[in-house]
Amino acid sequence: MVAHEKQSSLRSKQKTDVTFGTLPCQANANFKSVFSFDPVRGCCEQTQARVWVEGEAWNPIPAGRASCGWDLTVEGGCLCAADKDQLQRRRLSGCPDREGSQRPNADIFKGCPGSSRRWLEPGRPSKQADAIKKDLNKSDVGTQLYETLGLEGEISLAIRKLKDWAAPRPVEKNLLTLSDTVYIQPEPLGVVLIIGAWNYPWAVTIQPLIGAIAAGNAAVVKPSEVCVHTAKVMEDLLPYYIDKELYPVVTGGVSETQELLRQRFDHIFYTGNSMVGKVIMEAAAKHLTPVTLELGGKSPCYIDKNCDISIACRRVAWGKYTNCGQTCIAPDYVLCDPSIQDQVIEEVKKSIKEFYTEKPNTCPDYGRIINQRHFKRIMAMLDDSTIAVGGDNNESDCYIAPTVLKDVKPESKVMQEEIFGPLLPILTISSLDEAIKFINRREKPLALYVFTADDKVINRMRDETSSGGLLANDCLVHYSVSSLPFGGVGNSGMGCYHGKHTFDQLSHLRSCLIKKLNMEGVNSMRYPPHTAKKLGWARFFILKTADLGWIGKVALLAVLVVAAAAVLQKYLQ
Ligand SMILES: NC(=O)c1ccc[n+]([C@@H]2O[C@H](COP(=O)([O-])OP(=O)(O)OC[C@H]3O[C@@H](n4cnc5c(N)ncnc54)[C@H](O)[C@@H]3O)[C@@H](O)[C@H]2O)c1
Ligand SMILES: CCCCCCCCCC=O
Repeated sequence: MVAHEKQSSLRSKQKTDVTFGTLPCQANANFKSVFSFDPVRGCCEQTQARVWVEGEAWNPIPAGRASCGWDLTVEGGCLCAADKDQLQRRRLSGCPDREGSQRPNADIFKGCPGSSRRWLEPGRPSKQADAIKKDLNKSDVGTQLYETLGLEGEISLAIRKLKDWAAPRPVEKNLLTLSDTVYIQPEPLGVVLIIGAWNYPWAVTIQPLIGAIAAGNAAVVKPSEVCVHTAKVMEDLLPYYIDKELYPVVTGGVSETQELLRQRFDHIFYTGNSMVGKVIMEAAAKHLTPVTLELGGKSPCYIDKNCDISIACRRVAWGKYTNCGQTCIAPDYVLCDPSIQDQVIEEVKKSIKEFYTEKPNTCPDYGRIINQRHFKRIMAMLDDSTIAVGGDNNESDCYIAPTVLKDVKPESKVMQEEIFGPLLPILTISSLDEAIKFINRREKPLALYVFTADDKVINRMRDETSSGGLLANDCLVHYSVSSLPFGGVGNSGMGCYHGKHTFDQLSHLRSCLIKKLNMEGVNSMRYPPHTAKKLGWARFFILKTADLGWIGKVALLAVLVVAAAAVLQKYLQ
């Protein structure tokens, strides 16, 4: 089936099907059931019911009764909800339906990975954690800290806030529209294509999906093929948590992605490098499809002389070597005064030892380069630089030690592209002015880091440069703040997401003005024949905004009533 047929079948499916997702049955088992809602009979037919025990395949549950210790009971394939209201709420859930203009309510998230703490727990190896260990040598706890904790937060935020986000948003009016109802009504876009990258494969693929679901869209999920094991697990598991008709997973590489891109979507949400970002935008342009491009680039890190160098370097080392430097917002390079370069090297070295021991190659918290192509790409960057710390490597294991490079020149290989690996070049500059110039001569980065005890330095960096995000005295953590829009500017991307920003990004913010058919007299100023006098009135009524507060509104109403009475009196005489 070609994608546009799939999309229209997705849309018609949206009207009736509800997936209730995973329910806890017993200590080590998950229950999942898919129900189709029959609007005529007002009842749910069970179309699939399966039990998944850790480490085993999903099995259809036997016919008969299964009690799940949840708020639902399955009896002979029929859903019996104890609470009729709840059933009604669920009737309204899971319907990203244009025609019915209903949004999913928060129940839809019950099935999302990450909504259940049971999804990944410390000490309980799961398929997701196993796969990511094979792909990037991420530890179980590391996977939760950097990938799934954020997803849990986003899901619970969406559950708490969805009603507010989806509600009409009243806006300021001008005098001409004072008696009208004027508001923004967010509405679903339709079908969103989500193309993920490999470095945080769950975070960057599922996080946009959460917002897509919240905003009432269907979505086609295309995980990165580079993360071989994780892509397979995502393809296998996602359909057991959420409706595979509404949120299908499509796997494959460049040719499959290009085939998808030939189809028409209502939005494309791409995470990956800037070169491919241009390919995505070109394909989207053919259908005038809006895009969000979450790209990367070289994120600079300025360390001021006036700061606690030891703390700064610990935070920089964490930001750089987490996931072996394969983080979109990793500090790419350090700019500092020549007088502190040696101290920076020593302090970063100390932190490397503190985090990853003397032998990072045996440390469970130190990752691996994703594949040999990237290993070779990163190693080639070392050719013309001086190694101050690290440099050990092992191609067969895709291991590159946490490495620091000193006295790096702007022309050196490591400064020509985003490193996306565990190399930290230090470039010396003589002043804050020079650092700002250095940053401004290059593409606008995804993140900009400044370490200093002086607020004036922070303010100058903020006011005299541009980047997707600015972080003072820390690295990466802005990613975890759902209320901050996460995204790039210029070459580092367009659009943004996280929390409500994802909801808005994947909604159409529809302008609504609802007028009554009375008070026609007020409109004469805009109807022909046009006169200078009418224009004068129009200027007043259109340009004056009516942010009057309650007292102002009452006073204005009184004035209008008096004016209307005066006009009436004149006509009646
Ligand atoms: N801004 C962010 O949130 C963010 C997050 C993660 C990664 N990144 C950036 O992503 C980059 C690393 O990811 P990557 O690009 O190596 O990931 P990648 O190789 O996994 O590619 C990303 C996606 O693009 C698809 N793709 C690749 N080539 C394509 C082509 N020619 N046509 C169509 N589709 C194609 C892949 O199938 C994949 O799904 C870095 O630059 C990093 O900074 C950004
Ligand atoms: C606690 C801080 C979490 C940081 C996670 C960073 C994820 C970056 C995704 C892009 O590569």
